[in-house]
Amino acid sequence: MADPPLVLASASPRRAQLLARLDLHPEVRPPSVDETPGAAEGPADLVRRLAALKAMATEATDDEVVVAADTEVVLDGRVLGKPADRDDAAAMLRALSGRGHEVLTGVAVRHGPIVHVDVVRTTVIFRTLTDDELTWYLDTGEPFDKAGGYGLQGAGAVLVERLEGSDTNVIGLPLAETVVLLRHVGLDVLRP
Ligand SMILES: Cc1cn([C@H]2C[C@H](O)[C@@H](COP(=O)(O)OP(=O)(O)OP(=O)(O)O)O2)c(=O)[nH]c1=O
Repeated sequence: MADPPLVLASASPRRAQLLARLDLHPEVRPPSVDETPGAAEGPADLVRRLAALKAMATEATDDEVVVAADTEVVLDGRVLGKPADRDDAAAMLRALSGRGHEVLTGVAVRHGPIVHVDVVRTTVIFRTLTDDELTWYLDTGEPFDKAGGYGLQGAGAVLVERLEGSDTNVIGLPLAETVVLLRHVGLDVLRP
């Protein structure tokens, strides 16, 4: 039997690129959802809810399988959003410098009314950044459209001393865990 067609419910090119590593080329169908956190909502609940919401908000036929995700950067329990401007990005990167923070991604896989969700957590430890390094990184322009103000997939890799956990999780889609969720809906993408 042919595999069900895959739909990626995300506008993020990074997520499509990660799936392409497994030779998966889903149709991209970005949903429009309100990503405002609830008043008392913790980061893990937030990414779980938003991933499921994105998967549910994306129209799909009964034979399609939808993948959606939400990634947040968390420092001392607080979610860092996308920096508003250069000063904000500099403040975020200073706060991240020389210590660890967490990146949480919620992943949702939907087949018809059935939704399976997982939350994956990676610890990222930054090097201590000098003022020159900080200015250099701000000048790359990379921080501005990114939660936490950096991108591990780009020049931001140079800011990181080490990672504990999944690197694909930090970039926006934990591949190993996504493969497991796809198996839950009967799609084994690692089959020879
Ligand atoms: C830490 C880190 C964050 N990011 C950022 C970019 C985004 O701001 C954030 C993920 O935001 P999301 O809201 O999860 O995704 P998105 O807005 O890019 O797309 P969609 O909602 O349609 O799925 O992660 C990286 O790209 N690389 C990294 O290493």
